[in-house]
Amino acid sequence: MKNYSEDAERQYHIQVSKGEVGRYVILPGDPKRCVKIAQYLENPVLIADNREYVTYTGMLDGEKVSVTSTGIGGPSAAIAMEELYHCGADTFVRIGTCGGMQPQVKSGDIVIATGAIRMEGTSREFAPIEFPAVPDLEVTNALLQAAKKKGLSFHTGVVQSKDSFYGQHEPETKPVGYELMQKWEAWKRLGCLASEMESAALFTVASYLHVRAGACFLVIANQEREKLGMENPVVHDTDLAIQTAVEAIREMIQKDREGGEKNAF
Ligand SMILES: O=P(O)(O)O[C@H]1O[C@H](CO)[C@@H](O)[C@H]1O
Ligand SMILES: O=c1cc[nH]c(=O)[nH]1
Repeated sequence: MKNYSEDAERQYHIQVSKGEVGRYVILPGDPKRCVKIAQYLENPVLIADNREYVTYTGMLDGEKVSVTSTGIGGPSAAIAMEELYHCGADTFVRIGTCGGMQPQVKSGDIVIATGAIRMEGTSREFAPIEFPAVPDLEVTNALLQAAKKKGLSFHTGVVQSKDSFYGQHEPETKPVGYELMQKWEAWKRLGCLASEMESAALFTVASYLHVRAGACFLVIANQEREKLGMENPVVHDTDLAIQTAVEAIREMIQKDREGGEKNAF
């Protein structure tokens, strides 16, 4: 493919060159979260800061590990993953924020995705809708082990990825609110844990690229608890979710060194 970057060595959007990132990359949505994550790496170096894409690379247990923000939504997340892949990355952990959907999913809890509902547009440009958006088992197991090791209050299950944040929070104000509300009820009845915006695209692009991806989230709040008159504070501190992602990368570094099979289902 033609490279549209002014500097032919650098990927057009993320402005990173091959070799400047490790095989392991942590993917927050918010660019400002990158520096917080980079603090968990040894000798983190700012590699690039372009559009919504901020990239740091440092070391973790003797391995090169990077952090790149994806911005909000599937399109920018898919671009980040494709360009990072071209720079040598093959293992991705999204650390995001989400809104809880089940009453037991409380503010401050951690959610680990075992699948993502493809209620967004990006994944459809990579795979027919019948194809599931599922994370890699090794990455997901590593996230699970990390959350257990840290003694966190966490949940594993399906999350919903959508394109309209306010379609989630104020569906009744939208011309297609009838559809948004009906589907939301269906997702709830199917046990969907939480709503966010990038995982379905990331899991589908990872399948296309044959790379490993997983995701964990901080639950910011839960509109369903609010509706039920239950306690529902707003929590913004992503540190425990970040620590879960970093610990999961540590687990994978160790497993990969021991010769664990890539994508061993
Ligand atoms: O906190 P991040 O990682 O951005 O994730 C969530 O927050 C944003 C919406 O506020 C969306 O990107 C959603 O997926
Ligand atoms: O409710 C929420 C919180 C974070 N991100 C979302 O997409 N929805």
